[in-house]
Parts: sequence; structure tokens; C-alpha cells
Amino acid sequence: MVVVANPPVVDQIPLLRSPGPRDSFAAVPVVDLSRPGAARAIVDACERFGFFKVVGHGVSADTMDRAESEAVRFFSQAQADKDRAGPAYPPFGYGSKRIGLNGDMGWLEYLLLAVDDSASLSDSCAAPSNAAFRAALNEYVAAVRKVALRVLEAMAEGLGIAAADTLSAMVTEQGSDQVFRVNHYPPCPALQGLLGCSATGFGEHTDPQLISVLRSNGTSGLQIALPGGAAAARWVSVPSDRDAFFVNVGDSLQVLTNGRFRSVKHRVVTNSLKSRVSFIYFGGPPLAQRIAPLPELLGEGEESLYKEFTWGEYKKAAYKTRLGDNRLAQFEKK
Ligand SMILES: C=C1C[C@]23C[C@@]1(O)CC[C@H]2[C@@]12CC[C@H](O)[C@@](C)(C(=O)O1)[C@H]2[C@@H]3C(=O)O
Ligand SMILES: O=C(O)CCC(=O)C(=O)O
Ligand SMILES: [Fe+2]
Repeated sequence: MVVVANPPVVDQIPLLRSPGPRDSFAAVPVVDLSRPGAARAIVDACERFGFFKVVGHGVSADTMDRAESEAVRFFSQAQADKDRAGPAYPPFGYGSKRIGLNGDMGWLEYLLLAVDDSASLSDSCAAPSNAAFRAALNEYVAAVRKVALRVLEAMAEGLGIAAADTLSAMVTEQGSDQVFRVNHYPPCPALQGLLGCSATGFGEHTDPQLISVLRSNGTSGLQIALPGGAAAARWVSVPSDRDAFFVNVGDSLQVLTNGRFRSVKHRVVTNSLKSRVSFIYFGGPPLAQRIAPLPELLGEGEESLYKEFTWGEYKKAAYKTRLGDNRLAQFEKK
């Protein structure tokens, strides 16, 4: 990572080298969920990158557009009005620039929201209070969650697991820990005149859950780290596509597959020109769920690479870490 010296206005937000055309990840795996062969293609992408794009998902453009325009309306309110929907911690609501509780900063504002067992925004969180926004988000969350479940079922099929719902059941069971996030990355005016510099929108990290399903408004900025083996990881920019979803493998799925799927390191880079709005659904299991390699996936004599833990234990540990920390390291068997 190239970090340039801090300028005055964005002084707590790390600057990064602006991505150029040669950094574009043109070969992002694309999976058409409506076609035979999706299961195999998903497994292949998860093994190689922990990341892929989903088309043929069946979610209507209306559902996505309504949620997006309501989100744009929410974030265009006066700061005092948005602050009334916060703070983001504890436990959920609106936040700005501060990510997590351990000092991470990014050039963004966001809503962090809990999703309940019936796939609606949890009543325990009053934000957002606007009825039209809440209804649009509820419609979107129900739709994106179905996509996540279909993807998890296809993963199980592609992995040759007998029970098709082995993975999807973990996020549909009572008490599953589902989170929804709306991120807004405004243009960063302080970057004007700083040639070749971008600001960190959301610093590099892996997602702790099983699966994350992302959709953005078509403004680029998402980057993933390509596995580099012994060499340093190479950051590549994911060409945006407002009609598609992007799926990240999370740390928990890496463990359930004993490292066969890799949880993808990713980040968001912002510029001085265009706002990015993104929606991310994070599918996590109930707190008591044991996270350990699925027996069907262990070869003869193969042992788990990880110590035993529950999702609750992992989440508690994860929330004590900085964004860029290797959260799984403390659970790896030496
Ligand atoms: C710095 C942090 C933010 C985060 C909690 C953490 O301590 C480490 C994991 C971070 C992350 C990344 C994926 C999701 O955006 C998120 C909601 C999650 O579950 O883990 C965030 C957490 C957050 O923003 O609170
Ligand atoms: O906003 C984005 O596009 C991605 C953000 C992200 O990775 C996250 O919220 O975990
Ligand atoms: Fe993420």
C-alpha cells in the first residue's frame, strides 16, 4: 500500500495512490445465477479470489433504484438531521468518518442496521425513521437476502455437500446475525490539485461473516487484493456495475471450508468527483453457531487449520481489532 503524507483537510484519513486503467480487474468472475453451471463457477471463483459478480439474479431494477434514491435523499439532509439517526455505536444507526471503535477513519458516512429473522430492518433500531426510506430498504433487504441464500445453496451444491441448505440455514436460523450497511462516499474536495491521490473511503479489511452481497450506484472505488503468494498482494479496481451484485467470501466461510474458499481483502478508494452509494448485506449465523470446517469438506486425515470458536466469540474478538488486522490469525492453529 502506498500511503502519501497527510494533507491538512483529510488529515486523519490515509491517502492512497489513485487507481489507473492498468489496475482494472477486467477478469472479475461473472456468475449467471439463472444458468446451469452457476454452482461450479461460484466454487471456482471462491477458491481463486473469494469474490465474484452475480448477474441473472432476478432482482428488479425498481427495487434497487428506489432504495438508492431514498438513500441519496437521506444523505443529502442537513448534518444535524442525519446525526439524529446516530450514533452508529452502540448498537446501530448513522455514523460519519469513524469506522468501528478502534480508530479507523474513512471518507464516508453510513447507516449500519440490524436485520431481523423475518428479513426486515430490526424494530430495535429506529433509524432510519422516514417511512418511505425504511420501506424501500426493507424491500431491498428481502430481495438481496434471497440472492445471498441462493448463492449459499449453490456453494453447497458446488462443494458436493449433500444437504443443500447446510450453509444457507446458518443465516436463516432463528437469531442469525444479519447486518445491512448503506455507505455514502461523497466526493472529496481536498483531493483537488493533489495529482494522483485518492482518499481511503473504507480501509482494507476482510468481512468477518459468511458472505457479503454488495451493490453500488455505478461509481467505481471498490478494490480487491489479488492473492500474491509470496509476493505482496496486488490491488485491482472492480469495474462498477449498478445492475449486478458483488459477493465477498467472509472469514467464517473461509473457516467452514478449511481455507478452500478465501475471505477476500477489499477496500474502497474515493476521488474528488463522484459520490458512491453502496448497499451491503452481511450474512452471519446465530451467535452460538460453531464455526469449524464442515466434516464433508475434510479429506481423510485432514485436520482443521483453526481452533474451535463460535460466531459470537469471533465477532467479539473482531470488534476489538482494527479494520486492517488479520482477525483470523489468533484462531489459526500454529
Ligand atoms: C474496525 C472495525 C469495523 C468493523 C468492526 C471492526 O472492529 C472490524 C470489522 C469491521 C467490519 C467489516 C465488515 C462490515 O462492514 C462490519 C459491519 C463488520 O461486521 O465487520 C464492519 C465493522 C463495523 O463497521 O462496525
Ligand atoms: O462500500 C463499499 O462498497 C464496500 C464497503 C465494505 O467493504 C464494508 O462495508 O464492509
Ligand atoms: Fe467489507
